[in-house]
Amino acid sequence: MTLETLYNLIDQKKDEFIALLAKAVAIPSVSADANLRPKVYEMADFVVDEFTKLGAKMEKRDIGFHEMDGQKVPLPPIVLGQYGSDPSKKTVLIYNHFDVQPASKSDGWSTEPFKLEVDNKDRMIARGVTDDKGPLIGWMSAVQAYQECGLDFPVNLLMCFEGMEEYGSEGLDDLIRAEAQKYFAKADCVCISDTYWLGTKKPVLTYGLRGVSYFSMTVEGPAADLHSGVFGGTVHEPMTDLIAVMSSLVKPNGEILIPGIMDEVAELTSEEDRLYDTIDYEMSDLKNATGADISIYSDTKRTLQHRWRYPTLSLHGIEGAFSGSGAKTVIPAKVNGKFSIRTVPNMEPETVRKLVQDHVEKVFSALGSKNKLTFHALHAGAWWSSSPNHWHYDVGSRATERVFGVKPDFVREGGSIPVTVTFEHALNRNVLLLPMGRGDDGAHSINEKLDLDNFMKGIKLFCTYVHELALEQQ
Ligand SMILES: NCC(=O)N[C@@H](Cc1c[nH]cn1)C(=O)O
Ligand SMILES: [Zn+2]
Ligand SMILES: [Zn+2]
Repeated sequence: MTLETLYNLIDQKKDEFIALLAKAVAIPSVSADANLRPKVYEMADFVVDEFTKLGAKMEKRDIGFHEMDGQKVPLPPIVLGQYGSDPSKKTVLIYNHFDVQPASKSDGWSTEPFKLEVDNKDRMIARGVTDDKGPLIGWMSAVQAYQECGLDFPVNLLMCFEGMEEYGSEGLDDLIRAEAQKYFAKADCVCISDTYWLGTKKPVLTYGLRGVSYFSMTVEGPAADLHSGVFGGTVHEPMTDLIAVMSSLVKPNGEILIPGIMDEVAELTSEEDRLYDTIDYEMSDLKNATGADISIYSDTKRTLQHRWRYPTLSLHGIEGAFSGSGAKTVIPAKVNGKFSIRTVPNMEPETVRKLVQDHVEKVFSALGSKNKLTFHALHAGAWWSSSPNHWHYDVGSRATERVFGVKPDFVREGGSIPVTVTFEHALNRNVLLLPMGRGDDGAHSINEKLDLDNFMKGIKLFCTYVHELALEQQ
């Protein structure tokens, strides 16, 4: 009865909840863009204001500075919150991030990226709508739904929201460790909603993530950009050097070429290998999510293994290269190539950094170029591997089944949420990853979307999760 009342109220409030999400996505809180850093602060204020209106006690914590593009820049505050403090109730710590990846209409978006549009397939389109503002607004809406139904919220909420997740969660680890026995001391468990279903039909619970180690290398030589007709063939070109080094990192079939990297990877046991046989996933899911038939492997088993349990290396971009239209005959003077490695058990960030740096410097040195290469390790977040055999996952599973009418699959994910492992270790509490969006939402891509159905059911899922949590006899 309680849940039916909540579900009905949520359905009636649909337009209001969408409007709140539209307000959140209209703030372009891009953590990686120094010019947009004030918008990350604005978003922190938005989160504080909205939860305060709901009666939560919110505060902003200053976490100091970091270096960005060679400059010392203040980090956006961490937002902490508390909603309810009844000692007879369980306490769950929820985490979300309020920053987003960069987006610009000229990247190929069909609509303005920071204006929420609902298309004719009932999909909400905007940057951050699924990653991670939809789930964040989902929690606000769940609290509001309980209030408007006149129902007591069944658990205490502790909140930890950050604005630097898409830039490596700088500064958050220290705060979590410092507050583990203070602000977060009462947490019985941690719930993070920042992952996605594997496909588009079946809900999942996520119990593993890859880590990410992000690198860049600058190659520079001439004092300024040069005319290729005048100087081509007579000088060492930074771009040619950089491409040679970048090409030495990975093969087109995804094989990482850095010596020693694969030695760090935990061996696949036959028990783990069997787990992949029962996952509900089709090669067409990959084709639909990428919008093209470009799979490296022809079967789902190897595809999922390379997404979840093997490392991958991706080349992301080259700063300083000519990228405009037309045919400019330039030799760029200074270029900065960016790439990252998704890491898996048992890779250690420091070992990875050393192997990568040694390889890059060795390959560059073998070129015999008179240009200069500088290697940068930008940030590193750890992988996380847990087990779904825990009462907290039973709670998540029961809640999911009540809302979707089907038991969720238990899956891992190829992306990274660097603080997951920090929460688990510092608080010594179970962490459940409870997704809202689908596998084809296009997080980080153009036309990022969140299906209206997932948003509405996601709000119901959060309401049901706290209801089930309160009933759990642990
Ligand atoms: N939804 C989680 C997510 O997108 N995480 C990012 C984390 C990251 C680290 N460095 C840059 N981004 C991811 O890319 O997995
Ligand atoms: Zn995210
Ligand atoms: Zn993201």
